[in-house]
Amino acid sequence: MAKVLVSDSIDPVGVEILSQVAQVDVKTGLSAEEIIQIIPEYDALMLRSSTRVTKEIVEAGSKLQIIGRAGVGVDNIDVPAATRQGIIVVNSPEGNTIAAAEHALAMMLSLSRHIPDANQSVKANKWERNRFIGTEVYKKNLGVVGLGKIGSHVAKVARSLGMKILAYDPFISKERADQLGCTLVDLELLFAESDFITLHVPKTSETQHLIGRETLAKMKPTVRIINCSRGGIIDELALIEALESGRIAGAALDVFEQEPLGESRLRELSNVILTPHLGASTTEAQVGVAVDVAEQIRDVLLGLPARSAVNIPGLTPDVMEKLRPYLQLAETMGNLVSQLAGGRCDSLNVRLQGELATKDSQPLVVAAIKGLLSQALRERVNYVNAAIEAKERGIRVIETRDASTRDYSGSIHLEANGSMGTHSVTGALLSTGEIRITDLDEFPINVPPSNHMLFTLHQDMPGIIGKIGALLGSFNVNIASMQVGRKIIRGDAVMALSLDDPLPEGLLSEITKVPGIRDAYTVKL
Ligand SMILES: NC(=O)C1=CN([C@@H]2O[C@H](COP(=O)(O)OP(=O)(O)OC[C@H]3O[C@@H](n4cnc5c(N)ncnc54)[C@H](O)[C@@H]3O)[C@@H](O)[C@H]2O)C=CC1
Ligand SMILES: O=C(O)CCC(=O)C(=O)O
Repeated sequence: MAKVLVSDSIDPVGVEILSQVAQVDVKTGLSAEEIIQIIPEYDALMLRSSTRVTKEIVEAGSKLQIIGRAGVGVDNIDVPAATRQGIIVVNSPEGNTIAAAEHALAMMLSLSRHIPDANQSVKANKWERNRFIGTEVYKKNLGVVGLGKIGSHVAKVARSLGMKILAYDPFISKERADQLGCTLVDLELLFAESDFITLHVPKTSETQHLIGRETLAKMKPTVRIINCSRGGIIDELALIEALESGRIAGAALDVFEQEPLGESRLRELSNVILTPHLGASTTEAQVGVAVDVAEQIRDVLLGLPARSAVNIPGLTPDVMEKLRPYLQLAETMGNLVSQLAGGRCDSLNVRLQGELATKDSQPLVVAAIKGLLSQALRERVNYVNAAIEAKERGIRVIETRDASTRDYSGSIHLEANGSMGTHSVTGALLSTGEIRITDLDEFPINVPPSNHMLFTLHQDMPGIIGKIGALLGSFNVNIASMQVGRKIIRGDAVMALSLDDPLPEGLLSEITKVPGIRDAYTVKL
C-alpha cells in the first residue's frame, strides 16, 4: 500500500480521502533532518505553510510521486528540485481565496478602528473612549497590489464599503479592472494616492521588497498597509523604521520574513496589528484546501492526472510523449511574445503550421498561453488552468492552423497585443530538437532563445550594429550571438542579440536614443 506523510495539520477530511488509497501518517512539527530521515518510505507528502520542502528533502524522497500544498503559495517547496526529480507538485489555487481576502479586509477595518487595542483596554477594566478615535474607510483610496483571485475579491468588497480602488497588476487587462470597478494605475501613483494599501502578489524575485525605504517615503503619512500575502514583500526593517518615526500611520501583518516571527520590534509598536499567518485559517478554507489537495494525491497515486499540477502538465502520457519537444517550444514563444508585447495582453493569436496543424496539437495552444502567462503567474499557471486564467484575464485566444510547410516541418507563430503594442514571433525545432526563433515581427531571423536577450527594431544602415555593440561593451555587457533580419536593403530591420549578462538599468533607454533605432526590448527566457 502507498504511504503518505502529512507534515502539517490539515483538516481530517483530507486524511479520510487519502486513507482510501494509502497508509497516512500525520507527523507535524518535524525538523528538516527528521523529514529527510523518514521521507524515503513515502510515496506522497502533504503539507501547509509550516513545512519547508528543501532540495535535500526532495532528493531524499526517492519514492515520492507527488507533493501536495494545501494552499496557494508553493514558495515553501523547492519546485524546480521536485520537477527535476519528476515529482508532481500540486496546490489548491482557489480553496482559501475568500478566507485570505476576508482576513485582509478584517485587518483593514481593525486598523482603522483600533479594534485589537480597544478590546485589550476593555478587558483590562478600562473605558477609554477618547483614546480610540478611528478613521473611516468610506470614500478612501484602497491600493490593491495584485489583482488576482484574492485581490479581486478584496476590491469587490471594498467597493461596497464605498472605497475607491486603485489597482496595480501589470498582467491584468484594463477591461478586467473595469469589470471589477478598479482604476489601474502604476505603482508610483498607487503608493502616492492610497490611504490603505493591501498586497496580494506571489513572492517572486520581482515582488521581494516591493515596499521598502524608498517606496515608503513616497506614501501619505496617513497610509495604513496590510500584508496578507507573503513575508519579504515588505522590507520589514524599513517598515519598522517608518512606523516608529510616524512616517506612515499603521500596518497589519499576517506574514513575516521569518515565520514564526522571532524577536522583533514589531511587537512593541502600538500602530501595528500582527496575526500568525491566519489568512487561510477558516473552517471552510481548511476543508476546501484539504479536499482539493487530498483528492489530487489520491488520483495521482491511482495513476490518474492531477488537476492543479504546478510543474507537470496534466496531459495523457501518449499525447505528452508525442508533443513533448513542441510543448517547450510553444511555451518559450509564449513567454517571449508576452515580454515583447508588454505584460497586459488582450489577445493572443496562435497559428500552428505544417505538421502541427492537427487536431491533437491543441495542448500546444495551452502551452503557448502558459508561456504567455508565466511572467504574471509563475508556477501557478499550468496546462490545466492556463486557458481559464487567460479567459478570466480578458485575453482573447484565436487559434488557426495552416498545414502548408515552409522551411521547417512544423512551426508555431504567435502574435500578441499588449501594453507595448502588437508583436509576433515564430519558432521551430531543428532536427536535434533545439529551439530556433525564426521570425520576429515578420522579419526572418534564426536565433536560439537564451537567458538574456535584446531585440531592436531599427533602420538598416551602415554603422548601426557597431554602435549597439560599442554601447553594450561600454556597459561591460558581453554579446554571445547576434543576428540581423531585414526584408529590403536599407529598410526596416530587426536585431536579435543573446547576451551573457542582464542589461544594466538605464541602458535600454540609451539604446533607443541611438540614431536609427526605433524600438528596443529586453527579454529574459
Ligand atoms: N496569508 C495567507 O494565509 C495566504 C496568503 N496567500 C498569498 O496570496 C498570494 C496571492 O494569491 P491569489 O490571489 O490566489 O493568487 P493569484 O495568482 O490569483 O493572483 C496574484 C496576482 O499577482 C499578480 N502579480 C504577479 N506579479 C506581480 C507584480 N510584480 N506586481 C503586481 N502584481 C503581480 C498576478 O498578475 C496575479 O494577478 C499567494 O501567492 C500567496 O502567497 C494566499 C492564500 C492565503
Ligand atoms: O496553510 C496556510 O495556513 C497558509 C496558506 C497560504 O499562505 C497559502 O495558501 O498560500
